[in-house]
Amino acid sequence: MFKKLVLIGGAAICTGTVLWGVTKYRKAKTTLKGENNVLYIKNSKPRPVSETVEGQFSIIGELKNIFKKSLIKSYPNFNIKMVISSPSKSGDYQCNSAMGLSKILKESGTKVSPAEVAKTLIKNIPANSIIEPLSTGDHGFINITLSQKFVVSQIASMFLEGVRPPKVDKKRVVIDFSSPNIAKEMHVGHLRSTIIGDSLARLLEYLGHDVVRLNHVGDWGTQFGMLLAHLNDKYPDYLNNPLPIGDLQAFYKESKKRFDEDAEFKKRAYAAVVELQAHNPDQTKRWQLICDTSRKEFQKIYDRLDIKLTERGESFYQDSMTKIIEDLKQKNLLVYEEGRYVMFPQKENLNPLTVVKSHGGYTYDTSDIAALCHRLEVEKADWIIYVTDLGQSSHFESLFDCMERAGYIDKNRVRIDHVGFGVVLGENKKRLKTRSGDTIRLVDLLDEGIKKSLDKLIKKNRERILSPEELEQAKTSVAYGCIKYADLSNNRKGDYVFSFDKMLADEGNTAVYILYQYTRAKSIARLANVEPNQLLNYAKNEDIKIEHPNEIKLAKEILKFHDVIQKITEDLVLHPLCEYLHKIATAFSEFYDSCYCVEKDRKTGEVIKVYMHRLLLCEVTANILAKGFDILGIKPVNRM
Ligand SMILES: NC(=[NH2+])NCCC[C@H](N)C(=O)O
Repeated sequence: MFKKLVLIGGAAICTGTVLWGVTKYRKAKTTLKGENNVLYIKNSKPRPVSETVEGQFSIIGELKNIFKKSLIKSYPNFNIKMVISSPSKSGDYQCNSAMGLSKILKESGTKVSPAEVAKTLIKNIPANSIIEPLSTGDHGFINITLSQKFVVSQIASMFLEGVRPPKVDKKRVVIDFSSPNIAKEMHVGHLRSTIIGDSLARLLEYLGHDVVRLNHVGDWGTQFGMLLAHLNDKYPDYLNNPLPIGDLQAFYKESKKRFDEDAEFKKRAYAAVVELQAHNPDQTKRWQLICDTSRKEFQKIYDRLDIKLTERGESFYQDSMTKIIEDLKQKNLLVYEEGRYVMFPQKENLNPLTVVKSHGGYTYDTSDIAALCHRLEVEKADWIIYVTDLGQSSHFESLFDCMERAGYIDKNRVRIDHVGFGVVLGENKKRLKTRSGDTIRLVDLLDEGIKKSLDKLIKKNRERILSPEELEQAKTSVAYGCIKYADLSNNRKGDYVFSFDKMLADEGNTAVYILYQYTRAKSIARLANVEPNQLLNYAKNEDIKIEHPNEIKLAKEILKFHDVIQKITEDLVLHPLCEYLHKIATAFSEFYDSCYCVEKDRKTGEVIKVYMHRLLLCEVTANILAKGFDILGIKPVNRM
């Protein structure tokens, strides 16, 4: 007799409405909660050590090593780079080096076809537990399939030890990001810098680097003259009334208007800057007040997006500038031109830096020279990263070139990157602005995100299923998650179109889709009522078999994690990580819809079978997605 079964693939046991359009599986009213699972633990035999491969690592890197060994044995005189790619149509990876090698051999007088070369390489592959026996494809391409045992051992390791970062040489990294300007509104360009910079910092922290996150705020310069003069006129009593400026943006505009139209005011503005630079106590206090007002506004954004930053603005470096300029003068590197001191880079096509202005003031360039010196000498950085819009690329090229010319940067010891990004466009493909043409205030943008996210949840009737706290958490997770993800999933070098509708879509490469798959993966072990210990014992001791095509596909996708991490660290881009997470979520969804994790009797609710290896895959999927979210600065929720 056949028992009537309820097949449970996780959300299949959710009692509520299906959230984000995933409706293919069957729903059941019963859950496994409170039932005792007795089926799982077979008599345990530890997996033989010889079958496991130690640690977690970049698969492509390891395959390169394996093929390199074969190359040395096959053609000891030809030391070329081995090229491994993924994905390929046949097999999981492919070695593409035979063709190039055949060419090189031909040039040196030995005629061997790519297919012959491939055969020789295959013959000399060292014994290993990572790949299945190899076959050649067209043109000497070698198709590589990972061995079952290896896949299983990696999945087990990711479950037992967590998702380990690849091993790297630890570096001290200074990352300069966000960096808005005092008294001006923090705009969408700064939002991009904040989101990308924070995510890169998280990535480097995950890898174990010693990361210093610096906010190089624009808190100095001639624009302060007009602000100080205006503050003095408008709020003579500013000391007794510590926060007179309500709207700093408007205050800035008023000052600017007076500065442009009133010659007498302009004079006083210049005088105020000179006084500030000479550390006049009154001007310093006014300056402090203006900075504090801005700082509070910035902090609201950072708190909402969970961004940690150390403020070290342009003003911090003012006192060290004179010494640096002296040094540059002594080294004969400054040219006096039209009343200014400039420094020319070595490369001809680059603009010179303005180091001292005609009335003796310092510039953005001067602050950056001093900041770079500080980061090298005092912070002892071996890697410095600047995250700004691509419009500043030539500024940074000149800066890095000049600093090398002055002998301040040793390129063999220090890595320096300008991480540039494109413009944020509105749905009309023009720069994102408000309807009236003003720059969008970030607080308003975040508020709108929150509202749209809540609308979406309510449209899906989630307020009926989630507790008020859960709804609140889901709302913020979705809103900020989707804003960050939309930015990070686009290649940063391009412009990107900001569209709440697109970022809140249920399907496709969106935070919403991936967050939802995460909740499904998380819920399954919880709802199947399997104790963490049982799964732990299983992963440690049992002979795990991953056999269903959708299990294999998911597992192999998971194994690409370290390759992705390596690539994004080299290129300092985040969209490949987003693409990877999207692929995992999709592979998981396919697996989840076709592979039931738990079978139970519909009538009695009795558990008939639990597929432990599938629970394990769910757990590792959740771990991988969580790790990815963590790097992207997105906070997942358990229910949404
Ligand atoms: N060290 C730097 N220059 N960092 C970037 C500063 C960005 C500048 N405050 C701006 O808003 O454009």
